[in-house]
Amino acid sequence: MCGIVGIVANSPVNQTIYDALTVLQHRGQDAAGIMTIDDQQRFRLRKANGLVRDVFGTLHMHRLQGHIGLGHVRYPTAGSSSSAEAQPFYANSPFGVSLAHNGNLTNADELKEMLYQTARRHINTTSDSEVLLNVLAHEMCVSRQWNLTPDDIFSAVKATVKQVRGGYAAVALIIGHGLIAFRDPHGIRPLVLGSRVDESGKTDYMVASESVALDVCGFTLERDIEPGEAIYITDDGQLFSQQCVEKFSHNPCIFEFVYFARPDSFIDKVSVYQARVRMGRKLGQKIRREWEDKDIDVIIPIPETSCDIALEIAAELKIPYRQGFVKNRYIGRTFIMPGQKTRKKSVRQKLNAIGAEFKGKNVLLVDDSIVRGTTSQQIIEMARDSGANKVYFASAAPEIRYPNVYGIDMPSAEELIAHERTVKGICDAIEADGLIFQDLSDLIEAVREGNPELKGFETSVFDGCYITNDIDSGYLQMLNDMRNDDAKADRAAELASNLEMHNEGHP
Ligand SMILES: O=P(O)(O)OC[C@H]1O[C@H](OP(=O)(O)OP(=O)(O)O)[C@H](O)[C@@H]1O
Ligand SMILES: NC(=O)CC[C@H](N)C(=O)O
Ligand SMILES: [Mg+2]
Repeated sequence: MCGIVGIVANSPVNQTIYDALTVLQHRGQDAAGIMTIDDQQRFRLRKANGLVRDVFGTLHMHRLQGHIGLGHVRYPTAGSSSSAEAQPFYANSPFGVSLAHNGNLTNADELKEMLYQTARRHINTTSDSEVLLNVLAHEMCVSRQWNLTPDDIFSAVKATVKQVRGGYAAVALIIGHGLIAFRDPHGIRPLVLGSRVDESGKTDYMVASESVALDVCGFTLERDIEPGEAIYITDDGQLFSQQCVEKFSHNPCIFEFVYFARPDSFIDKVSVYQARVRMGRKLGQKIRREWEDKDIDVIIPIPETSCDIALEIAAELKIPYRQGFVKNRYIGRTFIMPGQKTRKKSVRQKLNAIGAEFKGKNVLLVDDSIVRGTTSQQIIEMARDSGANKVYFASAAPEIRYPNVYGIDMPSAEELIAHERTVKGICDAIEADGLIFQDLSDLIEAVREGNPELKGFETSVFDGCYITNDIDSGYLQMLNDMRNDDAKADRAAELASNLEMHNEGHP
């Protein structure tokens, strides 16, 4: 789940993009990049593997000149984690185009072949985002006009959306023109538009994956980009928008609300924080209905994402809430780290128990979700080592049994702890004394209550129904073979060594 940002302003954008990426860091910890267009109409780029604070030094920031730019934080869902696949990507025609993408294309291989056969375009990496950039660039090249009008831009997006399948929110820059942003026809991945008026009364625009980026950078949230909609902001600040598909529906990824997004963001008018509070309330009610016999002394969240949920469960059940685990604030999110070995080690480095909260007690541990079971297994063991009497476990999301194909790196069903297991089987696997999951209908209601206009959600990891209706067992098998943990580890060394096209320069 990457984070993207794009700005058209009346003053330099480097620092604002940096600040926006810093608050989107929770969406991608592997790589970061910024591209700007300077006053001489040249691209300026810095991208590399690492966290935002490590990738951009003072020298890079000085070089990233210009009043228009975009940025990206990466969590790979396609290709490799090589720095050559860090974003934004660049294509030189028409005029010079750069693109950053959140999501995952499910027909990237076919598109790559099509680009080669019909457009003579070369894709140098295994990234689906480089494919998306080239499809868009190719479609812009078919315009007969020298300069691209807003209509030319929208026609290119329309043609792109027709060919591209999967989940995507993207932002692109075109030299001499401006910034484009667009969202897939199901609105799976989030994208918001904001504005701010500078001291001279001129309007700056920002698009970003989450509204928190707007807040922190002094922009006001205008609205969500609609599913299938594109906006085009010229480099002198005129904004155009157009719906680019005839058939669209609104099915935001429900996992954004469960885990990915920051609680202080709004996605499709729903407060992520309030959605999590409602998840806690509904799960608390289920626990009261189904677990009358369990004598719970204390409710303990597994920091950080589940804290708001656990607090509400405690309020619902009138049982004390205690922060029984201390989180090391210098360790990032473990679920989005590459490789099971790293993830496992990081849980222990990140969380440590406060013995007094466990000794002799029946504890209910609460997490937002159980994916591979990496966190829950270790945390239950830590609770027992700290002297807990009984260790119960509650998950605010239902059982995750199916792979994700739209931008969350869950490619392999076999790696999911709930795959082909009953609740009892999962409970045994994580060695809990009791395990309870939120019902999918309750999760959906918890989010929908924030915006009753939302009729559906992308819920495939829970029910195996893929909203784009084009995912078959062959594709899932290919995804599994390409991207399971062992396959990724095998390919990592090879890809890292031969794809370094861009020059990172001095650190
Ligand atoms: O079953 P698993 O495979 O372990 O995945 C689920 C866990 O991973 C996430 O936490 P993470 O540490 O990524 O981030 P957080 O600090 O925001 O909770 C999520 O909140 C769960 O705790
Ligand atoms: N998590 C994402 O949005 C990933 C974007 C893109 N598929 C990549 O791997 O770089
Ligand atoms: Mg967590």
